[in-house]
Amino acid sequence: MANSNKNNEKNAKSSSLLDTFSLPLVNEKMNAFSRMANVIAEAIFIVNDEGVIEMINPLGAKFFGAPQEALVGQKWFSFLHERYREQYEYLFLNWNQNIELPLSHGPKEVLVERADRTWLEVDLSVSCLPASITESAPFYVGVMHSLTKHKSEYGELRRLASTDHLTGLANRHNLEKTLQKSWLECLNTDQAISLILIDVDYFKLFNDQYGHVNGDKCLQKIAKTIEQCLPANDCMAARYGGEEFAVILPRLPSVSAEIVAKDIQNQINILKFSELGLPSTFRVSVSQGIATEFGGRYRTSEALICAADTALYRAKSEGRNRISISL
Ligand SMILES: Nc1nc2c(ncn2[C@@H]2O[C@H](COP(=O)(O)OP(=O)(O)OP(=O)(O)O)[C@@H](O)[C@H]2O)c(=O)[nH]1
Repeated sequence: MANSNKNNEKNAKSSSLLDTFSLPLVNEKMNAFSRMANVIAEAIFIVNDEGVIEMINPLGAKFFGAPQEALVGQKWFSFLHERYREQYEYLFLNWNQNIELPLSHGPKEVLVERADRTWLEVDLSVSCLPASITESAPFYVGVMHSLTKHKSEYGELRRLASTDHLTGLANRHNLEKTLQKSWLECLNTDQAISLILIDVDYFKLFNDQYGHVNGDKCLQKIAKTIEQCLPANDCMAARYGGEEFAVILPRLPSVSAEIVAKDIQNQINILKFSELGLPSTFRVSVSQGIATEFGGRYRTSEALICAADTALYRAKSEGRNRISISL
């Protein structure tokens, strides 16, 4: 740090306790800035032209997971993940050669290594403090925002946006997006892709007889059963609409899709609803329509859905609790 004169020593001594972990800064304005940074609810650190931490506020120290006194005097690059370290070192070097320019960088997402060797994702902004404050060699101020909370909230929002609230299965939007992706993957690798549309039989009657709340619980049980029948991780079960479900079966030809549909039919046929107070003999059934793309039969994934829907309609009209395959 630049030479400390008598004034600096006096200032350093008269600083608040929060300042005691900072090296004495160059002048009264810098000390005032440092005192202010100490009480700001943002993670802030000040570094000199060599990248050495001169001052770090309590929240900043918390981000690095070390006491303020342990951080002052260390090079701040050393806390960055190596992916960013070189980039910031280079940037800093450039800045020092152009100190007359009012430089500002970020916010940029970086990974900071904490003292316990865990990583913290932060948004980092680094700016050059104006010469009117520093009055001598350049100083830089870094401001950090933790992204951990934002990321987990964003993840939760994404999950909610793609999930059906009642059943926990993928929603229709998610289904259509996934189908399009699987469709392209299967077509590009000359593999089949099958789609099953599943509709609960006489469900209006169920609601009318046992109530809407029980109807919801019945849909939840059916959804869980369908999910348990999926043959592979890249298959997807979704709620397509009211009492209608869909299953995407990448890489499965029609004959394999029919085996999955039969399994779904059997598992649903043996479901019991005694916990809902329904008679032990009560049973539900579903009708299913299967369509398979292989060798350019359908032009688009929407056409595949239409074909499965037509097959489902046929399964309904032929008596329900049936599986119909697109002709
Ligand atoms: N409880 C409950 N019922 C729903 C939900 N979504 C749709 N339904 C009901 O599902 C029923 C569907 O009725 P319909 O389309 O007439 O079909 P269905 O009675 O199942 O007869 P088929 O499909 O011809 O066998 C309606 O009564 C809707 O209110 C839901 O989220 N919860």
